[in-house]
Amino acid sequence: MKALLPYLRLFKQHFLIMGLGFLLTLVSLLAAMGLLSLSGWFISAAALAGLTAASAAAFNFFTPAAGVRFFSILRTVSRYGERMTTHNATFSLLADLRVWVWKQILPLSRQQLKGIRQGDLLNRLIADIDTLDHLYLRLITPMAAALVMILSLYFFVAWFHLGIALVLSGFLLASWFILPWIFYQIGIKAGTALPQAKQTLRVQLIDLLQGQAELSLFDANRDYLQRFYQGESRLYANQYTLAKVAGLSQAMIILCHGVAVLGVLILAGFAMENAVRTQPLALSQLMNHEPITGAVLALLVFTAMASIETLQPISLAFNQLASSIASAKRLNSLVNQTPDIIFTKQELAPLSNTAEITSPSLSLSGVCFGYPQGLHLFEQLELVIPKGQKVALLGPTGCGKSSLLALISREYQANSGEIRLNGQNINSLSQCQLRSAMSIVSQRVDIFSASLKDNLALAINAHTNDSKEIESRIHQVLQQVGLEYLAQTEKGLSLWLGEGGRTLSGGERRRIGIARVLLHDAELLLLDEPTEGLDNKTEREMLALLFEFAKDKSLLLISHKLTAMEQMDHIYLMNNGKIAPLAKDTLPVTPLPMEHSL
Ligand SMILES: Nc1ncnc2c1ncn2[C@@H]1O[C@H](COP(=O)(O)OP(=O)(O)OP(=O)(O)O)[C@@H](O)[C@H]1O
Repeated sequence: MKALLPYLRLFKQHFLIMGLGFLLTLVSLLAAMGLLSLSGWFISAAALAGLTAASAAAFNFFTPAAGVRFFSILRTVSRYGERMTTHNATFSLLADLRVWVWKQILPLSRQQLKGIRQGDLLNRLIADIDTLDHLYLRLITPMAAALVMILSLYFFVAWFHLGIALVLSGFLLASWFILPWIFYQIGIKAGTALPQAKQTLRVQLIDLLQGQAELSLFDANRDYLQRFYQGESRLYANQYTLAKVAGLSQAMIILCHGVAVLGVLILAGFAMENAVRTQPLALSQLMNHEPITGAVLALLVFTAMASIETLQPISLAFNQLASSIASAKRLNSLVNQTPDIIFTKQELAPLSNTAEITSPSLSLSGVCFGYPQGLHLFEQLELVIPKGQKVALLGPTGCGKSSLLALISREYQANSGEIRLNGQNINSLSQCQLRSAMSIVSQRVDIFSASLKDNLALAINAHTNDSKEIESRIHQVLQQVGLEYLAQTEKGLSLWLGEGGRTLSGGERRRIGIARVLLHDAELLLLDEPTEGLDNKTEREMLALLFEFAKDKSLLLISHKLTAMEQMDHIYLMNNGKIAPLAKDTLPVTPLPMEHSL
């Protein structure tokens, strides 16, 4: 239950609407019970009054008839209001919960989210949070409303007959306490397993869809489908068990309630007999308060029958509690993490002009780093990129070149040492300051399931909201990277790039990455194999474009090829966790590939 506390705390913000929903639930229960009880009494009293002409003439038909009409209208209106209010409160709660969970996840580093598959994350944000809607709508409100109604019922029935009031409300109260606990215990196993089964199935489905091409090529579809069907069966089995528990719960509630009604009928019968005989029976002597008449007997029995309205919702209250707790635990394991990379919120004042000018663009000193449970990658790493200079970092595959970029952009945190940007420690920069100081082409260019314009506009850091200006800048850059034909379809910049940029070739994706760098006005360019996978001609054009763009900027080019080394001011070699300078003339000269080398 403790796992639910962080979510229950969020309920405070919606206290008013939740309270209103609760009140309307009470009113609608009251109206339903009032309607049945009064109708029962009215029919019986009218029948008894009709026995003689004098009593029929004296009987007031109008007031109870008006009461019946009042309760039936009240029931309809309050039920409508209750549904509107409680569901509105639930949707507001869900929206808050989702935003809150999202806010807790956002500052987590890649390392902290590493073990979580995309499908799993999606599942936690959707299915697990949805499961928590149950808390207010099906657990707290019906249980609290039922308790208030049972107590009110006691006072109402006790007004006529204390013994019947004690038996009826005692029985209902015992059902309120004991039955939900029993239902919870019966459903706990399937309820706990359900969120996990949903998550497994979702992850399997996403894997199956995303890897469809590969699975078909290697004829591995059958195995994956088999696993998917097994996951599906597990999910159905849990849902089936919970449905059986729900059915059983309803049956037990009806049975217990039936026993309560029978008890009321018997007690009321004794009380009537007592009234007729004047010699009270032992049982009624014990319980009796006032002898009751025929119409009141009908009233009490119908009230007891109507009390099922209070019990019915609690049959399902605890049915899904185990799923809610399991979902809350899964969410907690994510949101309870403390972000391991924390950006300062305060914008650091720029250094004085001279300090700013003399400081190198980027400097690393004594940097040590290793991935958790991985190899120790860097030992006392030193690197300086003076202002406006072009530096190449070469090294064999897997030596840690991309990891170095991840440290500079604070995707990961160095274990020790210092990284400075324009003389300022990157740990003291706000996220905004750090991001606007550098432009990165990473090895894997992520394309969003969005339009061409959206995929490029995200890189623009110039403060303009002028859509025309943004579009004209994008057209210009598309022209520069040779992708203008993408914007020449009838969709123009609204061209949809599809999930992961599936409509684009590998080379086009890379050029989108380069276009983003051109749109992002930053002094330091960090390029991680920016032309990998491009043909020689395009590689030559793209590098020329990037060098032209970086004319007055600092640039770090990461590569395992010797292309364009003659344009570099400094060349370094990374190997075995160290960086060492390389003299240009010791390298085999490989000029920028020429067109004819295609
Ligand atoms: N998130 C991670 N967690 C654990 N180990 C990682 C992670 N990312 C990379 N590694 C490991 O760190 C080492 C360096 O990887 P990195 O990608 O930095 O190399 P690289 O020099 O850029 O290689 P390449 O030239 O092939 O891109 C590799 O052994 C890799 O397996």
